[in-house]
Parts: sequence; structure tokens; C-alpha cells
Amino acid sequence: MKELNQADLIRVGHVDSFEIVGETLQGEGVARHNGMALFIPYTFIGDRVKAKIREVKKKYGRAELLEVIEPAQERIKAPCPVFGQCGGCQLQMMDYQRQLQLKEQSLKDTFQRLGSFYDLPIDPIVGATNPWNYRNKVQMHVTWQVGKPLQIGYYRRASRQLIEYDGCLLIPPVFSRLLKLFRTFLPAVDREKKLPIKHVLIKSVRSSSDDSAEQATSLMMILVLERWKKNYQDLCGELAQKLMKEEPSLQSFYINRNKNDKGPVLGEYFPFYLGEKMLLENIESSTEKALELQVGPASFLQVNPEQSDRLYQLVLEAAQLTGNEKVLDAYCGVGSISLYVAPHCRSVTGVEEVVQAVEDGKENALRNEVGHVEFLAGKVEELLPAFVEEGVTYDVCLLDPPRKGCSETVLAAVDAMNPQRIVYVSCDPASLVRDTIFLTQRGWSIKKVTPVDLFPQTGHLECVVLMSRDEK
Ligand SMILES: C[S@@+](CC[C@H](N)C(=O)[O-])C[C@H]1O[C@@H](n2cnc3c(N)ncnc32)[C@H](O)[C@@H]1O
Repeated sequence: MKELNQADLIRVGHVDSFEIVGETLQGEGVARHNGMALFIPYTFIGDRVKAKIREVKKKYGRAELLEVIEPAQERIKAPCPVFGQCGGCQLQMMDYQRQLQLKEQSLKDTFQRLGSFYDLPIDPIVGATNPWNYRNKVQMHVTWQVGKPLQIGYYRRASRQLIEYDGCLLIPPVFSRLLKLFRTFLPAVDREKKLPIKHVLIKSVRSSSDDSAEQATSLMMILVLERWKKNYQDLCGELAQKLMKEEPSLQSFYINRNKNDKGPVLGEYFPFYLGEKMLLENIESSTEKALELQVGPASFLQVNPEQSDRLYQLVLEAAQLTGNEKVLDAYCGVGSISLYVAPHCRSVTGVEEVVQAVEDGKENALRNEVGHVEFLAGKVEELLPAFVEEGVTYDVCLLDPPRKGCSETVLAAVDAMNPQRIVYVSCDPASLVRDTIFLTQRGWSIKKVTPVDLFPQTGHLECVVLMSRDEK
């Protein structure tokens, strides 16, 4: 007779009440059921819930929340009407202080579980002053086809089904206003639905250093089309003009063409624009002089400007620059960190694979009259080993990789350059721990970890980690 394992005792479709005894950064509560871990989205420790089992794997299961029977003390009514359907936010059911506690604890747990790092010097998380309306960029999907109604919104969690909603609480009200105008003007201008629109993006910059006022914001709108024809130009121009007239903060309008359905939302070709070619973002500088960064349609900027000002300040503190250091800024984007730290060191070399971002970086250095910064286009995996080969070294290495973290080639090259300090800015705790394990095995140790909440209401977490060589 087949031996029964735990999974056989749990039935898909079974409804029960569960005590939530664990929780994840992604906003899933964990219950124990017949000895197995059961993940239930939108719940957390202290909740007692009714849920339906939806999926059973060998070692764990997943259930759908049906009802909160007894709420945890910090449970609140999620302010957004589409929370739980839309895939954007995972933590709106917790009050903000509880979200911060979850993030801090989950970072500690990840360091312990994946890296056996105990007693790390982890600072309290740096929370946001305003955990709503903070995003400076939004991208929404659009359905605009003959025979179908116009739809604009985010995708449902783990699906490609569109949820219509202009009022997202993570974006500023001016974005919602502009989306409403877009809804009104698009059918009036493109009556025959000629434009093959797939996505709409809005970006904002703080166009003066007074970032509290909404009128100090300038906007860029980018429509992504599946294909481009010359005769679309008049329609796009008319649409852009109408929008710019009604919403004067819209100063730049672009068309992007992206033939691909998978991969990044933006393609490489921008066949049309109206208004400003670039916008200028004011970032809080590390000196008296404000820092201006030019932002094009494809430039990467951190999405939470208030918190990224704090993040850059933390990077500078961790780097402990005295004015004499040669600094490497790997994964530098348009050079935000390079230019921020430049007044405090001898020189900065920024490395970035997106050629346009490197061009923006060079332009930004000229605009801000920073002479001792250079930007190199190329993959970090190729350029850093080449530096090692040529005997080029740096005193401080700043690493700000995407979610997947750094490859071993990059970390080995950083180690070989023997800097005094590494400052690692991470947006994914799991890849951060993997990379710090690699470095600790080569004689580095973690001196300080500072988590920063760049993405309130969501399960994303940023942190700044200072590493230096173990003392002999
Ligand atoms: C998290 S962003 C950091 C940008 C910048 N430090 C900032 O704060 O604005 C990561 C950057 O790394 C770049 N990037 C990703 N993989 C890369 C690679 N293998 N080599 C060089 N740059 C890369 C991306 O294009 C992106 O600009």
C-alpha cells in the first residue's frame, strides 16, 4: 500500500479556519495545516482567517483568503478599492508601522536563513514620511481596439487580465488627472482607433528644489505602440497638444514603438516627440549646490524621489569619503550616485550597460560642472575584469545592481581590486545575501546594514550594506 505523505491529507477546495503564525515580505501569512505550511495572501501574524485551499505541493500549499475571522491588531481596511485584485500592492492591509516592522524582520530572517548571519549590525529601517502618492513613474496597460471598449489599468495579480482604475494611491493625483484626460481625448482624436496603443507611461520630475508643491512637477507621457506609420504623426500631435493644453505640467510627449509582447515595456525606437526632449530632475545634493539630472524617456530613475534622496545620503555616509579616494560606481544608471558622491572624493568612474543612460550621465556631469567623473558604457561583467587585468584599482566600490544581484565574475573582480570599502545598494534581500556570502568567504565582513523603505505598500525592500576587509 502507498505510504501517505502530508500532501495526501490536504485537499484542494477544503475550507477551514487558520491561525496565521508566520509571514512573508510578499504579504502572505503562513498557517500550519496537518504539519504543512500553507501560504495565504493578504494575511499576517495575529490574523485568524477562513480560507480555501487552492494548491497543494509536496512541502507546502496555497490558500485563498475568504474572510478575516479575527483581525490582527495592526490590520486596517486597505484604502484602495482594487487592493487584492491588482498586482501592484501586497501590504495595504497593514498599518504603515507594521509594514516597516515586517520589512525589518524579514531582512534579518533572510540573512539568518540563507546566510547563517546572526547578530548583524542592522539599523532600524528608514521609513517614508509619506507612504502614499510617492511614485514618479507609472506604466499602465491599454486596450484600444475596434469592437472593444477603451481600458487602461494594471494587470490582475499573476495574470494578464486588466483591472481598470485611474486612482492608484501610489501615484500622485496629477498622474490620475492626466490619465482621465487621456481617456477623454483619445476617443475624440483617434475616432477610428488607428493607433495600436499597448501601454501608457507617465514620469514626473521635481523641476525645482521645492518638492512639496505639485506645481513644481513636470510630466512626460510616453505612449507605446505596437507599430509605427508616418500617418500616425498628426493624430499623435493633436492628442499631445490637447493634453498639454489641459494639463500644463505635461511638458514632454513621446511615442515609443515596441513590437515585442514579452520583455521590457519600452522598445528602442522613439519615432515622435512633442514639447521638451528631456526633463530636468532636481535631486537633493550633498553640497550647497542643487543637482540637476536630465531624464529622457528611457532613463532609469529611482521611483521614490523623497526616499532616494535619503538612500544617496546613506551611500555617502557608508562610503566615508575624505576627498582622496578613487571611487567606482558600478551599475550607475544616469549617474545619480556618481554625481552625488563626486564632491567628496578624488574621482568617480561610473559603469553602465545602457548606452543612452551613459550619454545622459556625461551630459549630467557637464550640466552640474563636475569634472572628475567619467562614465563608461559596457557590462560590469566585462569591464571590471578588464580593470583588474590592467592593474586599475579603486579605493571604494559602490554596487547598485538590479534585482538579480551581481555575478560571481563581478564580485571576484571587486575583491581583486582590493578596495578599502564596498557599499552595496540592494533591491532584493535574497540576491544580496547570496552576494555577501561570496564576499565573506573571501575575507570581507558586513559592517552595517541599513534598510530603506523605497516602496511602501509593496513587498519590495531596498538596503545599503557597508563591507570592509576583516581585521587581521
Ligand atoms: C538599480 S539600477 C541603479 C541605477 C543608479 N545607481 C541609480 O541609483 O539611479 C541598476 C542599473 O544597472 C544597469 N545594469 C544592469 N545590468 C548591468 C550590467 N550587467 N552591466 C552594467 N550595467 C547594468 C541598469 O541598466 C540600471 O541602470
